[in-house]
Amino acid sequence: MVLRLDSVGKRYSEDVWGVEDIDLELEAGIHGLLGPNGAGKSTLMRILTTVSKPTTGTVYWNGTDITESPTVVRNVLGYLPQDFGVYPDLTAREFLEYIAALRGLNRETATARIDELLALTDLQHVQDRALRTFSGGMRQRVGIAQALVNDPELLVVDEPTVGLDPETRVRVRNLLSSVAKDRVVLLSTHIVPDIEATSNNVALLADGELLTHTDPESLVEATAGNVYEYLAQREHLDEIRRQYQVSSTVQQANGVRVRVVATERPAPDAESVTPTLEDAYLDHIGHRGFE
Ligand SMILES: Nc1ncnc2c1ncn2[C@@H]1O[C@H](COP(=O)(O)OP(=O)(O)OP(=O)(O)O)[C@@H](O)[C@H]1O
Repeated sequence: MVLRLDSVGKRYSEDVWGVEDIDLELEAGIHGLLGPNGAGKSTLMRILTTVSKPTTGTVYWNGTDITESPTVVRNVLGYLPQDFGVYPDLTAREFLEYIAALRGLNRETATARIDELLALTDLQHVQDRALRTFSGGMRQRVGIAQALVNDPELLVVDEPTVGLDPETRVRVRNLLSSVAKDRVVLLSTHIVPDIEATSNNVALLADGELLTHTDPESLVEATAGNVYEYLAQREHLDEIRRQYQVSSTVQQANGVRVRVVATERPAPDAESVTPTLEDAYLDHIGHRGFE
């Protein structure tokens, strides 16, 4: 199974392109789609889920053009949108039954599949409770369950951990990792640790352009030697932010310990440190945001 984008672009108006000239090939596994606000992630996801058509280029699912034959991808697609709305008065099971009916599953298959998904998402004990009583994390697990009802080969998940507490975030990430086998999963996010924890590959988008599509290790390697930590005075922080990509700051009694991405040693006592994916992301994208 392979999703291939060939010179895909989306033009919204005369000089506004949501994405431009994207070439990308996604095989089974989790692909993190990472980029700052306005990078083009939603635009790309709308095209891949056949909600919108590209202005230029073609998207192929296993070699078939999805603009010409959208059902080819719709039949194998699971989608968890960012603003995933539930029917508050339905119970979790009723909601999944409703989605299964929309997806054309017969009753017997639907019941078995829903039992399986309620177990997978650890929602069995609350399956008969109205969704309006669910916490954000529980609702997000219902969202993942509904996206998996048709056992999709292509799963598109938009910002699945936004607004969740750290423990629930880990749970949702683990759940995504556990369902990624034998599917193409596209995980859109601007939360770098989500990608770190789950993704085999990362596609970096900025200003509608694809900067790179590679494995996280290679991305981190490319930033090696460009990350430093040192103790700075609080009053110098604004200046440091203007000059470098600041990846973190830790307040200390005698100043602020800053971590920066820089091509040269930013201060005589700055210590070169091993980059993380967050540093690599800033290195690739950060300065573009300040242009
Ligand atoms: N319907 C639209 N009409 C006009 N311009 C649009 C439309 N949708 C998106 N854009 C523009 O296209 C660009 C990409 O937007 P998009 O929503 O795809 O980015 P994003 O990466 O999903 O951002 P975010 O993380 O904020 O959701 C932005 O410049 C945005 O203003």
